[in-house]
Amino acid sequence: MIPMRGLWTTARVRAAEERVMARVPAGSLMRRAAFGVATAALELLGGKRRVGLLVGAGNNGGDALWAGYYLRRRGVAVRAVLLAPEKAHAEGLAAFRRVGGRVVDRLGEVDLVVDGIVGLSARGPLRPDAAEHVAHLDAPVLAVDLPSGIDPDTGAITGPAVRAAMTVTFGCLKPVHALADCGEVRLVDIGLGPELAGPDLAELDDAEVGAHWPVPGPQDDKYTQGVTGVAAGSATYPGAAVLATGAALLATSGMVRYAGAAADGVRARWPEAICTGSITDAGRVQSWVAGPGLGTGLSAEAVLRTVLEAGVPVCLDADAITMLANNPDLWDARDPDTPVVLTPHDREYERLAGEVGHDRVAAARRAAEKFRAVVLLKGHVTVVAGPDGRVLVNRASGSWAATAGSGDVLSGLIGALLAARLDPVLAAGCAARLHAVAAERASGGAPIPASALLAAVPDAIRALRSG
Ligand SMILES: NC(=O)C1=CN([C@@H]2O[C@H](COP(=O)(O)OP(=O)(O)OC[C@H]3O[C@@H](n4cnc5c(N)ncnc54)[C@H](O)[C@@H]3O)[C@@H](O)[C@H]2O)[C@@H](O)CC1
Ligand SMILES: Nc1ncnc2c1ncn2[C@@H]1O[C@H](COP(=O)(O)OP(=O)(O)O)[C@@H](O)[C@H]1O
Ligand SMILES: [K+]
Repeated sequence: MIPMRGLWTTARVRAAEERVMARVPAGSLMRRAAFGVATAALELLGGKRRVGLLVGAGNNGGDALWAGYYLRRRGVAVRAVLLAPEKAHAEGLAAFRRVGGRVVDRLGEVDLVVDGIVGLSARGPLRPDAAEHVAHLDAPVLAVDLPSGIDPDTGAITGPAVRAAMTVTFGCLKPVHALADCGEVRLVDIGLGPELAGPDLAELDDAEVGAHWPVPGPQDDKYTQGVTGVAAGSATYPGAAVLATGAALLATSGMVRYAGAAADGVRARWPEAICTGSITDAGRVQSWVAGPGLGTGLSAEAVLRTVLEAGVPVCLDADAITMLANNPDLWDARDPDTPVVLTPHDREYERLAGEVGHDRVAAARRAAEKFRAVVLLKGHVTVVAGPDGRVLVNRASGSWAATAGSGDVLSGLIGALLAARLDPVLAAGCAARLHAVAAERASGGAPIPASALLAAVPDAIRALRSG
């Protein structure tokens, strides 16, 4: 079993909330939620005393008004803008007014804004009236449940949206909390736990990745840990071979075989790799990585067929994906039981399976089902979908990995984890997390080439294993 941080879609959350609400006094969930918001607000205020509420038409606004009520009782000056006065949560508004909360047309100068514009019912970006109030905010924003304007289930931002310093959410995390920037995310328990079955998606945290990372035991030798095969690079693109092979070498101990036209370059940089010019005499491996810099000609197609026929787990990237998109018959070479991990970026995905669209999780799921493969859709948020419906997501803390060649490193990492016999969904998820951590550690705030990201792999493994 993979322990991880689960995320539940809005439909599942609502169903669970209904079951809890049926057995607790009316309004008690909202007050618990609001109390959590007020507690976080006091912390963010750090002694300052002016809070502004943006209150929408539904229960998210109700949470904000009740939070305003609790803040007033702690002596905080609270004013509220009602975006839809006639629909504002009646009890919340009455309670807020009772303790001296003021309703105003504009927030004016405040120390903290509580965003109660819209929560789980959000559809699309902020509407113009709400966007107008959000556009000129100077104070930090505490979002109730989620930053308004971001889609709760997809994390898509398609227009004006709130940018939150912190988000306080209730009962469980929702996809938006992993797929989009919500600031620091805090979870308030409202008793949903027993009503929630397994999550729709999950995030691996650093300690989990560290715990899954393969470590040699006393009985291991270079073969027992799994041999990674790399079929990448060409006379034109030898660098891709050097990066992918290096990543496989640094990811696990054991052994890496390289087969292809960049053998001399790989040998020169990585003397420990076993290099050969042709895949036909590469020797036995427990996984293949194929595609980076490989080219898309007839000899590259032959390489792709060979790895698909090999009967070991395969990670296919870059040119391998393009070849499969151009010539789907190449899939016939695959033994139906062979696990395949595809690692497209958005343009490669389009070639393979059409538009990615705003729902990246759905896109990864579609392709995973279509190809019966694990699909790792790259980007700032990386989505890993398995053919069995499991989904892992990883949001990078920065974007320094957006540099040429960093994908080659990722494919080498995945190949090594596959050779070590990690479950392919987990292999892709752990590799994506480690890759993002390596990028941040290598960068330290400055641009880095992919070779620096690669060099930071051991440091990142150490950090995750000690986390
Ligand atoms: N159901 C429950 O048990 C609980 C719900 N809680 C709160 O209730 C929220 C859900 O409340 P509701 O279902 O009433 O709906 P919301 O408060 O999320 O949405 C209210 C209204 O906002 C408007 N809206 C939708 N999209 C918009 C956009 N893009 N820009 C501006 N306005 C938009 C719509 O008119 C919508 O009906 C949760 O997010 C949470 O904050 C909490 O009180 C905890 C308990
Ligand atoms: N904006 C971003 N923020 C964080 N990581 C990113 C971003 N854009 C791309 N990445 C990561 O960088 C890598 C780029 O891979 P890819 O596009 O295949 O590059 P290349 O083909 O040049 O190696 C992927 O791991 C991807 O997830
Ligand atoms: K909100």
